[in-house]
Amino acid sequence: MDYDILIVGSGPAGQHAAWQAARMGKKAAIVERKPSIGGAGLQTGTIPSKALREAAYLASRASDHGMRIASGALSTTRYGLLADAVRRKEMVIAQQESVIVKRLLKSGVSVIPGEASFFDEHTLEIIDAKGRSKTLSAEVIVLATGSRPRRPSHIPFDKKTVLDSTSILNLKKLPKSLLVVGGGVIACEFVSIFAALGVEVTIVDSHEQLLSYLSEDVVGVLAESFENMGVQLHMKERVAAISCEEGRTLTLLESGKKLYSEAVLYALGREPNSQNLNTPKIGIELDNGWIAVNEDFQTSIPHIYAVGDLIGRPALASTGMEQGRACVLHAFAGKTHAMPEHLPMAIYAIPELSWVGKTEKEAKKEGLNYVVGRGYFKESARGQISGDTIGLVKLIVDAESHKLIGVHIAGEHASELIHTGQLLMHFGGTVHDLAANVFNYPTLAECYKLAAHDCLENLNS
Ligand SMILES: Cc1cc2nc3c(=O)[nH]c(=O)nc-3n(C[C@H](O)[C@H](O)[C@H](O)COP(=O)(O)OP(=O)(O)OC[C@H]3O[C@@H](n4cnc5c(N)ncnc54)[C@H](O)[C@@H]3O)c2cc1C
Ligand SMILES: NC(=O)c1ccc[n+]([C@@H]2O[C@H](COP(=O)([O-])OP(=O)(O)OC[C@H]3O[C@@H](n4cnc5c(N)ncnc54)[C@H](O)[C@@H]3O)[C@@H](O)[C@H]2O)c1
Repeated sequence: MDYDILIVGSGPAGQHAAWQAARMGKKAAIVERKPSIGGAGLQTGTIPSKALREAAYLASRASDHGMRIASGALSTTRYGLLADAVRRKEMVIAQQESVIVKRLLKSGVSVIPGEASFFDEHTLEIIDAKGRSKTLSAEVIVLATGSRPRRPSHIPFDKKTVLDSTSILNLKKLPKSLLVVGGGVIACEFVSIFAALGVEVTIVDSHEQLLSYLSEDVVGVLAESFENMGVQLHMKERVAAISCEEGRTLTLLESGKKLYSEAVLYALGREPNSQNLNTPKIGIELDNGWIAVNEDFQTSIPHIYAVGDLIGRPALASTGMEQGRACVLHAFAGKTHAMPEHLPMAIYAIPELSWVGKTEKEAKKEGLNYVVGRGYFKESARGQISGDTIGLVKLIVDAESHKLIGVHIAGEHASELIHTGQLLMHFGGTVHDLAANVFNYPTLAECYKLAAHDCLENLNS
């Protein structure tokens, strides 16, 4: 065999599989078809969207505070704003790519350019950009080829006016108006970015409300923020057709409504990158195109593993990384490594939304006896200082054991703040632990204490 382990795809899941293998002293290589490493995690998804979001957020905060933006921080013109945001995004990608490459090289992982497909159960055929082919074999193969935006054939994507979540990252000019098809995570993050940059944004979604699986309080804060930014909503509507005419787009809804905008973002789900792997040749089982795996991430062929977006939900960089690590531990040490029970989730909208554990709706449905407590950013000194006064921390606590069963946060730094609740839940902590904790002052984390006291009052009432 040429390698102990071959990993297909250099996104978050593939990288972490490779590092774990290197840490275990295995001869490992990653095969990547794109000229740059990092996958959707670094090049077209997580990091670029978060870098744009940060720039858009800073711009929106500066105007909220009624202050001029510090010279050199961000431009004040519409076109300057996008250029600055894109420049920052490119800088962040380049820096992070160099960190990843260095880490891989230091740990002795080879990166092999080319597109991989199965030759046999232990061998991959790799075709590089010049069409040259070679085969490489390994004891263990990990598939981490990720996903791509769903692009139905009747939508006239052109990378300029009708966009997906990849092409929108390369816009050179800020459109005056943007219509976003879909109300999922990707949609809500881009709505926030473009609305904060001063674009007139309209959402068309078939559901009754946005992100209905989130806690009502958290969605309420997002709705308020969207309203403040002038976002228009067309809920319970479906798109019949999109066309381009006279320099603008026309989105025709099934209800007959016609909506015009300078650009359209189509954000209705993603599809697995499984079609080029030649899986039928060796008979790996698929589930609607996604690779089917067991709890140890083994495919129907036990020494071939699949991780990350390729296996479907939750389809996050965060979970893909841990799946990559876990599958290698299983392959070389026989360890079954259960994923943490309480996975944190975050939506980097403006404001950020983050949660762990159950919502009230879920607790109710399960017939649990629970109480709720809320700590509002506007009641914390740090919330006032930062001007972020619409945020909140909401705790859901088991009324008998007083253990935390859910934490829901809306507001700046929600994605960071959530880990306090997540760890407490992991270690079986109670609301009393939060009430008795000393938090730095002034901080937003203090809202945990406010929420804990609110819970205790509700427990005693
Ligand atoms: C706009 C957007 C924002 C997101 N934001 C977040 C976020 O904030 N937090 C979060 O946790 N997640 C986020 N995600 C999800 C996250 O990006 C993905 O879950 C993650 O990138 C998946 O990692 P992966 O390693 O499975 O695949 P990918 O990152 O997609 O990488 C797969 C790699 O495999 C390569 N490849 C594919 N086929 C082959 C082949 N046959 N041969 C060789 N190479 C191949 C591809 O070129 C690619 O480089 C976001 C996604 C999008 C689109
Ligand atoms: N902050 C984050 O963690 C973050 C940010 C962006 C994306 N992501 C991840 O990327 C993945 C993709 O994001 P997303 O926004 O596309 O997912 P999503 O599930 O949030 O939203 C997809 C929307 O498209 C609709 N949809 C999906 N397939 C459809 C179909 N065939 N026809 C019609 N409607 C369809 C769904 O009903 C849903 O409303 C998700 O797994 C998400 O978790 C994560």
